[in-house]
Amino acid sequence: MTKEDFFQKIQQQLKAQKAFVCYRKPGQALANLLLQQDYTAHELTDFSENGFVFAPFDRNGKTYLIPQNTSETIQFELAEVLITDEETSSDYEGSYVGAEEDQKDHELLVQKGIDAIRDQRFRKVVLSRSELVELNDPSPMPIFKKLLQKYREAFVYCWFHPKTGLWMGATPETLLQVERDRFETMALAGTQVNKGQEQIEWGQKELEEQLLVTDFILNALEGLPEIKIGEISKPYSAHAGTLLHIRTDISGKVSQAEDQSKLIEALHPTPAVCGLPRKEALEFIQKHEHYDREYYSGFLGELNFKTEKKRNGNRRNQENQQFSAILKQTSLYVNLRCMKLKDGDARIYIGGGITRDSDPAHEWMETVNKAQTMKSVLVK
Ligand SMILES: C=C(O[C@H]1C=CC=C(C(=O)O)[C@@H]1O)C(=O)O
Repeated sequence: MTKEDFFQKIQQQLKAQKAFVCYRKPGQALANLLLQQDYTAHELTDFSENGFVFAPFDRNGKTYLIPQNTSETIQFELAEVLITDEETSSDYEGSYVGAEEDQKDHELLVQKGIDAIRDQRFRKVVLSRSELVELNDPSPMPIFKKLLQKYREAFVYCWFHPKTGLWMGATPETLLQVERDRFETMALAGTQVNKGQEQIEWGQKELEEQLLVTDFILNALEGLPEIKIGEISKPYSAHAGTLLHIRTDISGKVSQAEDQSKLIEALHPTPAVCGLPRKEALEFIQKHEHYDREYYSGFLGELNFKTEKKRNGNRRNQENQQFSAILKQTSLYVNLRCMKLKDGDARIYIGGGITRDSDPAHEWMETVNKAQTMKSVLVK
Protein backbone atom coordinates (compact mmCIF):
# COMPACT_ATOMS: atom_id res chain seq x y z
CA MET A 1 0.00 0.00 0.00
CA THR A 2 1.30 3.48 -0.85
CA LYS A 3 0.77 6.69 1.09
CA GLU A 4 -1.69 7.79 -1.59
CA ASP A 5 -3.66 4.53 -1.23
CA PHE A 6 -3.81 5.04 2.50
CA PHE A 7 -5.34 8.51 2.26
CA GLN A 8 -7.52 7.36 -0.62
CA LYS A 9 -9.04 4.74 1.72
CA ILE A 10 -9.96 7.50 4.14
CA GLN A 11 -11.46 9.62 1.36
CA GLN A 12 -13.60 6.75 0.13
CA GLN A 13 -14.87 6.00 3.62
CA LEU A 14 -15.75 9.66 4.11
CA LYS A 15 -17.53 9.75 0.76
CA ALA A 16 -19.60 6.72 1.83
CA GLN A 17 -20.25 8.53 5.15
CA LYS A 18 -19.13 5.49 7.13
CA ALA A 19 -17.45 5.90 10.51
CA PHE A 20 -13.65 5.81 10.70
CA VAL A 21 -10.76 7.03 12.76
CA CYS A 22 -7.16 7.56 11.75
CA TYR A 23 -4.65 8.35 14.48
CA ARG A 24 -1.00 8.39 15.42
CA LYS A 25 0.19 8.16 19.00
CA PRO A 26 2.70 10.65 20.44
CA GLY A 27 6.23 10.13 19.17
CA GLN A 28 5.29 7.15 16.99
CA ALA A 29 5.68 6.66 13.25
CA LEU A 30 2.81 4.24 12.83
CA ALA A 31 -0.61 5.58 11.88
CA ASN A 32 -3.66 3.44 12.61
CA LEU A 33 -6.81 3.39 10.56
CA LEU A 34 -10.06 1.83 11.69
CA LEU A 35 -12.81 1.63 9.09
CA GLN A 36 -16.28 0.65 10.20
CA GLN A 37 -17.95 -1.63 7.66
CA ASP A 38 -21.58 -0.66 8.18
CA TYR A 39 -23.74 2.23 9.33
CA THR A 40 -24.60 1.01 12.83
CA ALA A 41 -24.11 3.66 15.51
CA HIS A 42 -22.43 1.88 18.43
CA GLU A 43 -22.95 3.70 21.70
CA LEU A 44 -20.66 2.93 24.60
CA THR A 45 -22.48 1.41 27.55
CA ASP A 46 -20.07 0.36 30.29
CA PHE A 47 -16.43 0.53 29.13
CA SER A 48 -16.27 -3.25 28.70
CA GLU A 49 -16.44 -2.94 24.90
CA ASN A 50 -13.34 -2.88 22.74
CA GLY A 51 -12.66 -0.37 20.02
CA PHE A 52 -11.97 3.32 19.56
CA VAL A 53 -14.16 5.64 21.64
CA PHE A 54 -15.14 9.27 21.18
CA ALA A 55 -16.65 10.82 24.30
CA PRO A 56 -18.13 14.29 24.81
CA PHE A 57 -17.26 16.75 27.60
CA ASP A 58 -20.72 16.24 29.08
CA ARG A 59 -20.76 12.93 30.93
CA ASN A 60 -24.47 12.55 30.11
CA GLY A 61 -23.79 12.90 26.39
CA LYS A 62 -23.37 10.02 23.95
CA THR A 63 -20.05 8.26 23.56
CA TYR A 64 -19.58 6.49 20.23
CA LEU A 65 -17.44 3.49 19.54
CA ILE A 66 -15.90 2.06 16.40
CA PRO A 67 -15.58 -1.63 17.28
CA GLN A 68 -12.19 -3.19 16.73
CA ASN A 69 -13.31 -6.74 15.89
CA THR A 70 -15.67 -5.98 13.03
CA SER A 71 -13.84 -3.04 11.45
CA GLU A 72 -11.11 -3.09 8.85
CA THR A 73 -7.83 -2.13 10.50
CA ILE A 74 -4.76 -0.82 8.68
CA GLN A 75 -1.42 0.25 10.08
CA PHE A 76 0.85 2.42 8.03
CA GLU A 77 4.26 4.02 8.60
CA LEU A 78 3.75 7.79 8.38
CA ALA A 79 6.92 9.35 9.65
CA GLU A 80 8.29 10.93 6.48
CA VAL A 81 7.28 14.23 4.90
CA LEU A 82 3.73 14.07 3.72
CA ILE A 83 2.81 17.41 2.32
CA THR A 84 3.54 19.24 -0.87
CA ASP A 85 4.99 22.76 -1.02
CA GLU A 86 1.72 24.45 -1.84
CA GLU A 87 0.14 22.83 1.19
CA THR A 88 2.72 24.17 3.63
CA SER A 89 1.95 27.86 3.86
CA SER A 90 -0.80 29.29 5.99
CA ASP A 91 -1.78 32.88 6.53
CA TYR A 92 -4.29 32.46 9.30
CA GLU A 93 -3.42 34.62 12.27
CA GLY A 94 -4.79 35.72 15.61
CA SER A 95 -6.82 38.62 14.21
CA TYR A 96 -9.94 37.81 12.21
CA VAL A 97 -13.33 39.33 11.46
CA GLY A 98 -15.28 39.36 14.72
CA ALA A 99 -12.18 39.05 16.89
CA GLU A 100 -12.92 42.26 18.82
CA GLU A 101 -16.40 41.09 19.70
CA ASP A 102 -15.12 37.63 20.68
CA GLN A 103 -12.41 39.20 22.80
CA LYS A 104 -14.92 41.34 24.68
CA ASP A 105 -17.19 38.34 25.31
CA HIS A 106 -14.36 36.10 26.43
CA GLU A 107 -12.84 38.67 28.76
CA LEU A 108 -16.27 39.26 30.33
CA LEU A 109 -16.72 35.53 30.82
CA VAL A 110 -13.27 35.22 32.41
CA GLN A 111 -14.00 38.16 34.72
CA LYS A 112 -17.20 36.44 35.85
CA GLY A 113 -15.14 33.34 36.60
CA ILE A 114 -12.58 35.34 38.61
CA ASP A 115 -15.39 37.04 40.57
CA ALA A 116 -16.98 33.68 41.39
CA ILE A 117 -13.60 32.35 42.60
CA ARG A 118 -13.09 35.45 44.76
CA ASP A 119 -16.61 34.83 46.16
CA GLN A 120 -15.28 31.38 47.09
CA ARG A 121 -17.77 29.49 44.94
CA PHE A 122 -14.96 27.34 43.55
CA ARG A 123 -11.16 27.46 43.21
CA LYS A 124 -10.64 26.95 39.49
CA VAL A 125 -12.73 26.90 36.33
CA VAL A 126 -11.73 26.23 32.72
CA LEU A 127 -13.52 28.62 30.37
CA SER A 128 -13.57 28.16 26.64
CA ARG A 129 -14.89 29.51 23.38
CA SER A 130 -15.09 28.43 19.77
CA GLU A 131 -14.02 30.25 16.62
CA LEU A 132 -15.34 29.68 13.12
CA VAL A 133 -12.83 29.77 10.28
CA GLU A 134 -14.09 29.80 6.71
CA LEU A 135 -12.05 27.52 4.47
CA ASN A 136 -11.40 28.17 0.82
CA ASP A 137 -10.27 24.60 0.42
CA PRO A 138 -12.48 22.48 2.65
CA SER A 139 -10.97 19.11 1.67
CA PRO A 140 -9.97 17.53 4.96
CA MET A 141 -7.00 15.40 3.88
CA PRO A 142 -4.46 18.22 3.29
CA ILE A 143 -5.38 19.59 6.71
CA PHE A 144 -4.98 16.21 8.37
CA LYS A 145 -1.67 15.59 6.62
CA LYS A 146 -0.36 18.87 7.94
CA LEU A 147 -1.43 17.97 11.45
CA LEU A 148 0.46 14.70 11.17
CA GLN A 149 3.46 16.48 9.76
CA LYS A 150 3.59 19.27 12.31
CA TYR A 151 2.76 17.65 15.62
CA ARG A 152 4.94 14.57 16.11
CA GLU A 153 4.74 14.76 19.90
CA ALA A 154 0.95 14.98 20.07
CA PHE A 155 -1.82 12.43 19.69
CA VAL A 156 -2.98 13.36 16.19
CA TYR A 157 -6.33 12.13 14.90
CA CYS A 158 -9.08 12.47 12.33
CA TRP A 159 -12.43 11.02 13.41
CA PHE A 160 -15.64 10.78 11.42
CA HIS A 161 -18.95 9.39 12.56
CA PRO A 162 -22.35 10.17 11.06
CA LYS A 163 -23.56 11.06 14.58
CA THR A 164 -20.73 13.44 15.48
CA GLY A 165 -19.40 14.79 12.20
CA LEU A 166 -15.72 15.19 11.26
CA TRP A 167 -13.24 16.11 13.98
CA MET A 168 -9.46 16.53 13.96
CA GLY A 169 -6.93 17.42 16.57
CA ALA A 170 -3.42 17.24 17.96
CA THR A 171 -3.71 16.89 21.70
CA PRO A 172 -0.85 17.00 24.21
CA GLU A 173 -2.86 15.46 27.06
CA THR A 174 -3.23 11.81 28.06
CA LEU A 175 -6.28 10.97 30.11
CA LEU A 176 -5.41 7.36 30.90
CA GLN A 177 -3.21 4.50 29.72
CA VAL A 178 -3.78 0.99 31.03
CA GLU A 179 -1.73 -2.06 30.11
CA ARG A 180 -2.09 -5.22 32.16
CA ASP A 181 -2.28 -3.98 35.75
CA ARG A 182 -0.36 -0.76 35.19
CA PHE A 183 -1.94 2.63 34.61
CA GLU A 184 -0.54 6.05 33.73
CA THR A 185 -2.12 9.48 33.71
CA MET A 186 -0.93 13.08 33.79
CA ALA A 187 -1.76 16.46 35.26
CA LEU A 188 -1.26 19.02 32.50
CA ALA A 189 -1.97 22.73 32.90
CA GLY A 190 -0.38 26.17 32.74
CA THR A 191 0.54 27.62 29.36
CA GLN A 192 3.19 29.87 27.86
CA VAL A 193 4.50 30.39 24.35
CA ASN A 194 7.67 28.45 23.62
CA LYS A 195 10.25 31.07 22.63
CA GLY A 196 13.08 28.57 22.63
CA GLN A 197 14.36 29.92 25.95
CA GLU A 198 16.91 27.76 27.77
CA GLN A 199 15.65 28.55 31.22
CA ILE A 200 11.87 28.18 31.43
CA GLU A 201 10.29 30.23 34.19
CA TRP A 202 6.71 29.69 35.40
CA GLY A 203 4.57 32.26 37.19
CA GLN A 204 2.82 31.59 40.49
CA LYS A 205 -0.59 31.54 38.76
CA GLU A 206 0.43 28.75 36.35
CA LEU A 207 2.17 26.73 39.09
CA GLU A 208 -0.90 26.89 41.30
CA GLU A 209 -3.25 26.13 38.39
CA GLN A 210 -1.31 22.96 37.61
CA LEU A 211 -0.94 21.90 41.23
CA LEU A 212 -4.72 21.97 41.58
CA VAL A 213 -4.95 19.43 38.75
CA THR A 214 -2.30 17.15 40.32
CA ASP A 215 -4.00 17.31 43.73
CA PHE A 216 -7.40 16.56 42.22
CA ILE A 217 -6.10 13.51 40.36
CA LEU A 218 -4.26 12.16 43.41
CA ASN A 219 -7.33 12.68 45.60
CA ALA A 220 -9.62 11.04 43.06
CA LEU A 221 -7.31 8.02 42.78
CA GLU A 222 -6.79 7.70 46.52
CA GLY A 223 -10.57 7.36 46.85
CA LEU A 224 -10.53 4.18 44.74
CA PRO A 225 -9.70 0.95 46.62
CA GLU A 226 -8.82 -0.74 43.30
CA ILE A 227 -5.96 1.68 42.71
CA LYS A 228 -2.49 1.82 44.14
CA ILE A 229 -0.59 4.99 43.29
CA GLY A 230 3.06 4.27 42.45
CA GLU A 231 5.24 7.01 41.02
CA ILE A 232 4.52 10.72 40.91
CA SER A 233 7.02 12.74 38.87
CA LYS A 234 8.15 16.24 39.71
CA PRO A 235 6.29 18.89 37.66
CA TYR A 236 8.23 19.67 34.47
CA SER A 237 7.85 21.74 31.30
CA ALA A 238 6.32 19.82 28.38
CA HIS A 239 6.30 20.94 24.75
CA ALA A 240 3.04 21.12 22.81
CA GLY A 241 3.69 22.57 19.36
CA THR A 242 4.56 26.22 19.89
CA LEU A 243 3.35 26.11 23.49
CA LEU A 244 4.69 24.88 26.80
CA HIS A 245 2.71 23.39 29.67
CA ILE A 246 3.53 22.14 33.16
CA ARG A 247 3.16 18.39 33.49
CA THR A 248 3.23 15.82 36.28
CA ASP A 249 3.19 12.11 35.41
CA ILE A 250 1.32 9.76 37.73
CA SER A 251 1.38 5.97 37.47
CA GLY A 252 0.45 2.95 39.53
CA LYS A 253 -1.37 -0.35 39.67
CA VAL A 254 -4.99 -1.18 39.05
CA SER A 255 -6.13 -4.45 40.60
CA GLN A 256 -8.30 -5.55 37.67
CA ALA A 257 -8.55 -4.33 34.11
CA GLU A 258 -12.34 -4.05 34.59
CA ASP A 259 -11.74 -1.38 37.20
CA GLN A 260 -10.56 1.04 34.56
CA SER A 261 -14.13 2.30 34.11
CA LYS A 262 -13.95 3.60 37.70
CA LEU A 263 -10.66 5.27 36.86
CA ILE A 264 -12.11 6.96 33.79
CA GLU A 265 -15.14 8.15 35.72
CA ALA A 266 -12.94 9.46 38.52
CA LEU A 267 -10.69 11.35 36.11
CA HIS A 268 -13.03 12.82 33.51
CA PRO A 269 -13.42 15.75 33.41
CA THR A 270 -10.22 16.78 35.22
CA PRO A 271 -9.66 20.36 36.39
CA ALA A 272 -7.50 20.80 33.26
CA VAL A 273 -10.76 21.08 31.31
CA CYS A 274 -13.48 21.66 33.94
CA GLY A 275 -12.45 22.97 37.35
CA LEU A 276 -12.33 22.44 41.07
CA PRO A 277 -14.55 21.43 42.77
CA ARG A 278 -15.86 19.70 39.70
CA LYS A 279 -19.60 20.09 40.36
CA GLU A 280 -19.55 23.82 41.05
CA ALA A 281 -17.17 24.55 38.16
CA LEU A 282 -19.32 22.50 35.79
CA GLU A 283 -22.47 24.36 36.81
CA PHE A 284 -20.69 27.64 36.13
CA ILE A 285 -19.55 26.44 32.69
CA GLN A 286 -23.04 25.26 31.78
CA LYS A 287 -24.58 28.52 32.89
CA HIS A 288 -22.09 30.99 31.44
CA GLU A 289 -20.24 29.60 28.42
CA HIS A 290 -23.29 29.92 26.15
CA TYR A 291 -22.24 27.34 23.59
CA ASP A 292 -22.03 23.56 23.35
CA ARG A 293 -18.52 22.15 23.74
CA GLU A 294 -19.69 18.87 22.16
CA TYR A 295 -16.60 16.65 21.92
CA TYR A 296 -14.03 19.34 22.74
CA SER A 297 -12.53 18.55 26.18
CA GLY A 298 -14.10 15.11 26.07
CA PHE A 299 -11.79 12.15 25.49
CA LEU A 300 -10.95 9.71 22.75
CA GLY A 301 -8.81 6.69 22.04
CA GLU A 302 -8.37 2.96 22.21
CA LEU A 303 -10.46 1.09 24.76
CA ASN A 304 -9.57 -2.52 25.66
CA PHE A 305 -7.73 -2.66 22.37
CA LYS A 306 -6.26 -6.01 21.46
CA THR A 307 -2.68 -5.56 20.28
CA GLU A 308 -0.05 -8.08 19.41
CA LYS A 309 3.14 -7.53 21.37
CA LYS A 310 6.32 -9.15 20.10
CA ARG A 311 8.90 -9.78 22.76
CA ASN A 312 12.38 -11.24 22.66
CA GLY A 313 12.90 -14.46 24.52
CA ASN A 314 15.68 -14.22 27.05
CA ARG A 315 17.20 -17.66 26.72
CA ARG A 316 20.91 -17.55 25.93
CA ASN A 317 22.29 -18.38 22.50
CA GLN A 318 18.95 -18.20 20.80
CA GLU A 319 19.21 -15.06 18.77
CA ASN A 320 16.07 -13.40 17.54
CA GLN A 321 13.90 -15.79 19.39
CA GLN A 322 10.59 -14.01 19.59
CA PHE A 323 7.20 -14.79 20.91
CA SER A 324 4.09 -12.75 20.70
CA ALA A 325 1.25 -12.23 23.08
CA ILE A 326 -2.12 -10.61 22.64
CA LEU A 327 -2.45 -7.75 25.08
CA LYS A 328 -5.44 -5.65 25.96
CA GLN A 329 -4.66 -2.00 26.34
CA THR A 330 -6.41 1.31 26.82
CA SER A 331 -4.96 4.61 25.57
CA LEU A 332 -7.23 7.59 26.08
CA TYR A 333 -6.47 11.25 25.36
CA VAL A 334 -8.24 14.49 26.27
CA ASN A 335 -9.73 16.12 23.18
CA LEU A 336 -7.84 19.45 23.14
CA ARG A 337 -6.41 21.54 20.27
CA CYS A 338 -9.19 20.23 18.09
CA MET A 339 -11.68 21.36 15.49
CA LYS A 340 -14.85 20.22 13.77
CA LEU A 341 -15.07 20.51 9.99
CA LYS A 342 -18.51 21.20 8.60
CA ASP A 343 -19.97 22.84 5.50
CA GLY A 344 -16.64 24.29 4.39
CA ASP A 345 -15.83 25.78 7.81
CA ALA A 346 -13.60 24.74 10.66
CA ARG A 347 -14.83 25.34 14.20
CA ILE A 348 -11.85 25.59 16.52
CA TYR A 349 -12.26 25.03 20.26
CA ILE A 350 -9.98 26.65 22.83
CA GLY A 351 -10.01 27.31 26.56
CA GLY A 352 -7.89 28.06 29.57
CA GLY A 353 -7.77 27.55 33.31
CA ILE A 354 -8.96 30.47 35.44
CA THR A 355 -7.82 30.98 39.01
CA ARG A 356 -8.13 33.94 41.38
CA ASP A 357 -4.95 35.52 39.91
CA SER A 358 -6.03 35.32 36.25
CA ASP A 359 -6.03 38.38 34.04
CA PRO A 360 -8.85 38.49 31.40
CA ALA A 361 -6.69 40.06 28.64
CA HIS A 362 -3.96 37.50 29.24
CA GLU A 363 -6.49 34.65 29.14
CA TRP A 364 -7.82 35.93 25.82
CA MET A 365 -4.30 35.90 24.38
CA GLU A 366 -3.82 32.36 25.65
CA THR A 367 -6.84 31.20 23.64
CA VAL A 368 -5.51 33.07 20.59
CA ASN A 369 -2.18 31.26 20.95
CA LYS A 370 -3.88 27.90 21.43
CA ALA A 371 -6.09 28.49 18.37
CA GLN A 372 -2.92 28.90 16.35
CA THR A 373 -2.16 25.18 16.80
CA MET A 374 -5.12 24.47 14.50
CA LYS A 375 -5.04 27.62 12.36
CA SER A 376 -1.48 26.97 11.28
CA VAL A 377 -2.61 23.82 9.45
CA LEU A 378 -5.62 25.30 7.72
CA VAL A 379 -5.17 25.85 4.00
CA LYS A 380 -6.77 29.17 3.16
C1 LIG B 1 -8.36 23.68 27.97
C2 LIG B 1 -7.26 23.67 27.22
O1 LIG B 1 -6.01 23.35 27.70
C3 LIG B 1 -5.83 22.80 29.00
C4 LIG B 1 -4.62 21.96 28.96
C5 LIG B 1 -3.37 22.49 29.18
C6 LIG B 1 -3.24 23.81 29.65
C7 LIG B 1 -4.35 24.52 30.01
C8 LIG B 1 -4.21 25.91 30.52
O2 LIG B 1 -3.08 26.43 30.65
O3 LIG B 1 -5.21 26.58 30.77
C9 LIG B 1 -5.71 23.93 30.00
O4 LIG B 1 -6.01 23.47 31.28
C10 LIG B 1 -7.31 23.95 25.76
O5 LIG B 1 -6.27 23.83 25.10
O6 LIG B 1 -8.39 24.26 25.24
